Amino acid sequence: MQITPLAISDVLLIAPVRHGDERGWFSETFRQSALEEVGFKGGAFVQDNHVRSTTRGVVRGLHFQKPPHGQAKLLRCVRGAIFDVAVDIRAGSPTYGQWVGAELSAENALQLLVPEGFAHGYCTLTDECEVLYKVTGYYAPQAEGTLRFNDPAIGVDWTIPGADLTANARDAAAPLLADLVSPYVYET
Ligand SMILES: Cc1cn([C@H]2C[C@H](O)[C@@H](COP(=O)(O)OP(=O)(O)O[C@H]3O[C@@H](C)C(=O)[C@@H](O)[C@H]3O)O2)c(=O)[nH]c1=O
Repeated sequence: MQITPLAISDVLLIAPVRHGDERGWFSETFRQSALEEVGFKGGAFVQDNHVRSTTRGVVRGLHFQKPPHGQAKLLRCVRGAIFDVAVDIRAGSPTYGQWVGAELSAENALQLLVPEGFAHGYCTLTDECEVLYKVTGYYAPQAEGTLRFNDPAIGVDWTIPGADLTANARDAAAPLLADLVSPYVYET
């Protein structure tokens, strides 16, 4: 698999190899040693999630879990396409409040590795999207934090018009970056 750092270099874009033959293809979608080789120290993945969103323009995020329940997330889209985003919320980080994103689709098979210390979210670019992801911490609803997906101070370009985006009530009313007291500190 090819692993490429994004503009915020702790966020990794992963391109697994698809070995095609007359039957179809075979692909390793997760390989712990490949992540360790590029310096990933986020720990072991302990939970897998499978999410369906029915329509284009659904936004989920921006979400994170506070320590000690932080999660790194390894995401891929196995039906349709999403635009997947990570926002740096590590206090003291030179890229605090900045975001990176990538289109993940069933067709391109790309994956995004979002480390702890980032808020994460995605919007669906097609109807009938299914997303699979692994996380390094168990779900802990009492530790959930949210940030407003359309906060101008963050300025995520979701790649489709804002008028086409819909979020649930929790996400639509999430706090702004200016009101965030981040539980994460940047470590060099
Ligand atoms: C996240 C999660 C939710 N749930 C339950 C709670 C609720 O009844 C239902 C839907 O939960 P949510 O509304 O939080 O689902 P969703 O908005 O899809 O939440 C997810 O969004 C993306 C962007 C992330 O980064 C994830 O970490 C997670 O926060 O599923 C679990 O049982 N386990 C989990 O790990």
